[in-house]
Amino acid sequence: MDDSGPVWALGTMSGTSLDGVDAAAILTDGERVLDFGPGAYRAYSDNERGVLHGALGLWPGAPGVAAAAEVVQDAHRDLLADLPGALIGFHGQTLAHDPGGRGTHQAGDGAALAAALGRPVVWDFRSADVAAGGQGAPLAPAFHFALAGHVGARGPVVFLNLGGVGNLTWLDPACDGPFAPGAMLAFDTGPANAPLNDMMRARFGQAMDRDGALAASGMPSREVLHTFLGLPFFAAPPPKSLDRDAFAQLVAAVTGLPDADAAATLAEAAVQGVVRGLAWCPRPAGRVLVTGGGRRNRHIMARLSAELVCPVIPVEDVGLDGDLLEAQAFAFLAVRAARGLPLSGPCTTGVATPLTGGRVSCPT
Ligand SMILES: Nc1ncnc2c1ncn2[C@@H]1O[C@H](COP(=O)(O)OP(=O)(O)OP(=O)(O)O)[C@@H](O)[C@H]1O
Ligand SMILES: CC(=O)N[C@H]1[C@@H]2OC[C@@H](O2)[C@@H](O)[C@@H]1O[C@H](C)C(=O)O
Repeated sequence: MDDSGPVWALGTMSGTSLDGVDAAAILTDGERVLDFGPGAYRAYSDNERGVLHGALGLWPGAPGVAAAAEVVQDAHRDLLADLPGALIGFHGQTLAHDPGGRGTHQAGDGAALAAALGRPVVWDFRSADVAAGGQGAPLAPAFHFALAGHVGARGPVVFLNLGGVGNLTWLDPACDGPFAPGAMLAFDTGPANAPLNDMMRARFGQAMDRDGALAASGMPSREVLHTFLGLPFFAAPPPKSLDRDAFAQLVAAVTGLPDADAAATLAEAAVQGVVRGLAWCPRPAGRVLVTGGGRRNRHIMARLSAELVCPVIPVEDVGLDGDLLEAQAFAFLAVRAARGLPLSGPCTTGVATPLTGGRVSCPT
């Protein structure tokens, strides 16, 4: 695609919460967001989620990975078949992430998806960055920068994604592009919903602490939090990124606590990760715009508001869609990749210079 005009692109995200696949279309030239199109969601069945859960932490070639990839591809094929978009940005499902060691692994074959859908697919977004010495995540920041322009943000603003893992992007919309010096700082903040979900599933067979009701009725364990926040991850400056299960010891540490206190402790761990993360940002932000499913956790939102001096609001308050934002990001990144524009840079993944990425597979 060598045309530089706007194109309708379709992006997908199968996130670390393992709940399902989001898809969304946007009209973009890879620099600006011109319009938003339809979105859709396809939940994983319990059986499918079990296959994915069983493959977490595995690398290509290991038993179980092919079955997980098939679950991911089939779900995407079903979901995308009737959605518009000339180009598809297919993130896949992260099974393992170890940028300083074995690399990063997103299950799902984009070439097979391109053949099944008869449309070009951009995929494997993270590998080039990791191969060049970057963290391979987060990648949504370039999209956050474009969104800040789209919603007319004035002055520094933070996008905070509370998915399975948390990540934030501090950005200054006055800068000349996302990778201009001083324009952004982005990194993973710590666990967000994943430990809470895992605890709720193990103790109650429930997918989540809905609205944060259980956490709101408990008292966080100071001892567990003190140990947790003493981990080197929090003292390390950005760039930094996380595997979904990087904090398995946190879930283990709350096993002896009563239910409500365990939930309160895990919720507070997510909140304090964000609070510590914001301390790395170059200047105070005017607002924290929260996206991802965690924005629906009223307890976490209330605790963030109590801890931070600036307003903490869901992205809906500025006219965006917090359920579709990550899928939209990979539509945007697909167009950037197809046009050779950078996806990552020193201020996001820590790669030495701004770098493009992704593989483009065309239907044969
Ligand atoms: N009403 C709610 N109350 C509390 N938590 C909620 C609610 N709705 C969603 N969540 C949380 O949000 C999670 C889903 O968030 P999201 O879809 O942003 O995650 P993801 O995209 O899988 O993660 P990541 O951004 O890490 O890849 C759910 O698993 C749940 O923990
Ligand atoms: C390796 C990987 O898949 N990381 C995800 C995960 O989910 C949230 C956080 O950890 C973020 O770093 C990233 O996703 C978002 C979409 C990103 O790349 O910006």
